[in-house]
Amino acid sequence: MSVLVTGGAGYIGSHTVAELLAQGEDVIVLDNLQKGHSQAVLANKFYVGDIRDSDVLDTIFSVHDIEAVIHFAADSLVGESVQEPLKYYDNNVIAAQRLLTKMNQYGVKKIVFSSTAATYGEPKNIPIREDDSTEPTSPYGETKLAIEKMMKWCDNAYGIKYVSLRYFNAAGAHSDGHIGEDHTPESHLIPIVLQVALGQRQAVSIFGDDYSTEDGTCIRDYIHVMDLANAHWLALKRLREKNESGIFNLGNGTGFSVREVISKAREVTGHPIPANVGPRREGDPAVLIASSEKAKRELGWQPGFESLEEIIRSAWNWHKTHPNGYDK
Ligand SMILES: NC(=O)c1ccc[n+]([C@@H]2O[C@H](COP(=O)([O-])OP(=O)(O)OC[C@H]3O[C@@H](n4cnc5c(N)ncnc54)[C@H](O)[C@@H]3O)[C@@H](O)[C@H]2O)c1
Ligand SMILES: O=c1ccn([C@@H]2O[C@H](COP(=O)(O)OP(=O)(O)O[C@H]3O[C@H](CO)[C@@H](O)[C@H](O)[C@H]3O)[C@@H](O)[C@H]2O)c(=O)[nH]1
Repeated sequence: MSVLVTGGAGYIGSHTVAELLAQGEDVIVLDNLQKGHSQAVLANKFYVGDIRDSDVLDTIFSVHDIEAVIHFAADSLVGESVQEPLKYYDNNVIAAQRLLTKMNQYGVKKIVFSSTAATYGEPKNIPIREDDSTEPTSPYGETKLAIEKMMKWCDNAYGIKYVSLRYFNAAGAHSDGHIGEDHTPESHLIPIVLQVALGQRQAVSIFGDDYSTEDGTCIRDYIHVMDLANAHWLALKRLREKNESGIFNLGNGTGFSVREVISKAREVTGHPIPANVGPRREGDPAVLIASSEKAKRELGWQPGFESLEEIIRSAWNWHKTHPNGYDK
């Protein structure tokens, strides 16, 4: 039987495909390449198509014996979602509804879903636990939360079991050096900072320094993409062994401010990385730090890259060797 990975040409999806193949899984990728790269697809069964297209889903579910779906395909930028909420309801909520409809039609009963720390909004407690309140501050977080609720009701009605993984900030690249982060346009902090170190940008703009944090800039919990990839494999194993739904945070449990990330990147790259302070970006909570105790306890997950330095160094190795991403 096979595992269908939607968004498998994207950043986290491609690293997860690498992990699944290493674990001996038969993998099928579906990606419309709106953000992904065909060079990042390591599986040899690859459909270029859109998850909202029911004909493509019919073909995949009827040609292949799909046991489980790992669903990455989405729009995923906090700031953009505030400007274009309907795009997010379409590609996240409506697309997931179509995917779940086809899973139900073809009797596919397992899904691992890419959720996010953005479901929590401005947290009441730090570190954030899975049972803390969810009040998203952006349409992006709102649409991911809506999908979690959709999956809950689909479990109730049709017995489709889900594991929802609420990742904090993904960063880094594969240790083999063949895949990494390549978004156009890039909006994530670590790759932007490294593009400054490569001389591709003049400076990094800090989005607000008037938050109620020690240095005034936002604090995030950075997690290595290979640790995320491994968690998907463990989530799939749990679905097979326990046939039980669940929600898990994935982060390192330590927060770093935007200024701390820039300063660590200066150390790693040896470049002065100029930074300017700009206005806040709409939708950004001040502090997001995970408690991942539940994932450690129930999935047996253990991150391999726990320091910010290792994470930035891993990203730097990729960016140095692929200064233009996959089009080097
Ligand atoms: N990067 C992070 O820090 C982060 C953190 C939390 C959650 N997430 C979630 O993880 C998932 C993957 O994130 P990423 O950073 O790898 O993003 P990405 O943009 O690199 O990957 C998403 C992939 O999905 C594809 N895609 C998008 N819409 C599609 C559609 N309608 N049909 C088919 N393919 C489609 C894109 O082409 C892309 O290859 C997303 O769901 C995102 O919301 C990411
Ligand atoms: O040029 C930049 C880019 C980012 N930031 C700040 O850096 C932090 C991290 O931003 P970014 O790397 O864009 O990640 P987030 O907006 O935190 O979102 C990521 O992490 C979320 C989980 O926390 C995921 O849900 C999203 O999909 C993923 O994009 C935020 O405080 C930003 O305001 C800057 O100051 N300047």
